[in-house]
Amino acid sequence: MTDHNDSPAIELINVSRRFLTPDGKSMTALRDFNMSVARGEFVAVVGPTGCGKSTTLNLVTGLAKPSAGEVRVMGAPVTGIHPRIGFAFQTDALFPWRSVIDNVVAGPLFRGMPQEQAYAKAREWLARVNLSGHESKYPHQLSGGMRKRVSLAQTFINEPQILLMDEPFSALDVQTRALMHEELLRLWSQAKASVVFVTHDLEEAVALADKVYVLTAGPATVKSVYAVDLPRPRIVSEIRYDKRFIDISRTIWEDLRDEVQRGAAREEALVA
Ligand SMILES: Nc1ncnc2c1ncn2[C@@H]1O[C@H](COP(=O)(O)OP(=O)(O)OP(=O)(O)O)[C@@H](O)[C@H]1O
Repeated sequence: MTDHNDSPAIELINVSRRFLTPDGKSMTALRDFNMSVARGEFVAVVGPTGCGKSTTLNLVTGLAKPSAGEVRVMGAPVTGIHPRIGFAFQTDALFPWRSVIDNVVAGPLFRGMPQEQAYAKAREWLARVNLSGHESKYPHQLSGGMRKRVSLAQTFINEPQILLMDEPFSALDVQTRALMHEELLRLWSQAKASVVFVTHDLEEAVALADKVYVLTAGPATVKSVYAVDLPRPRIVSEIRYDKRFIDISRTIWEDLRDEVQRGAAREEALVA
């Protein structure tokens, strides 16, 4: 696929996305939506429930087509899933019948890497996420946090240029989540991938990202974009006590709160 090196990793330009509801009406999920993610940038997207965050990611993968506007990945219009995109969702995508290492090695083998090289690489990635010694276990024998780490190794081994993450850690307990945040930032800083991280959790967004996009209650448009100028490397578990972190979070929350209230009212109206 073409890669125009000087272009942003992801661009959504005046994108609208409409769906047909079961009773045949048209519902606008995204309207005049603009977003640009630079190479190596970590962008978080927050917004009220149901506003259109996942739809944004689906447009980047090509699973959803824009009803209007344009979506570009690495400078080229999206025609299908770009080979250098990796994913992380709330539920991990581990094969339950495969051992840990066979899960991690699946991507490289699929793309034709010789077995010996692929297994060596998988062992390396498992070491990076602190799972050496667990290679031959099966997913059901692991804790939720360990499964997530396998999942990260499974994603990063493919050396994605773009990482799309949809509430990847929301099912984890608070401590495991904190560890996963550190792990993610460490892997990201080495991989230099561009990340779009969708979350409901504003503190998570501010702690991780370079930029936070606040979306309006559906139909989603970009309400505001905040640059998070906290220095890196960040210690996510400690950053929440930093005054600058608190100030940035408070400013964004004031903006987001109105949309959350509007979103809740909109949901109530939809079910009434
Ligand atoms: N394939 C589809 N067909 C019809 N409507 C859809 C489809 N996909 C999403 N929608 C609607 O588009 C709107 C946005 O959905 P989306 O999943 O993008 O929101 P979200 O912000 O990710 O939600 P949440 O915060 O609850 O995860 C919702 O009203 C949803 O019902």
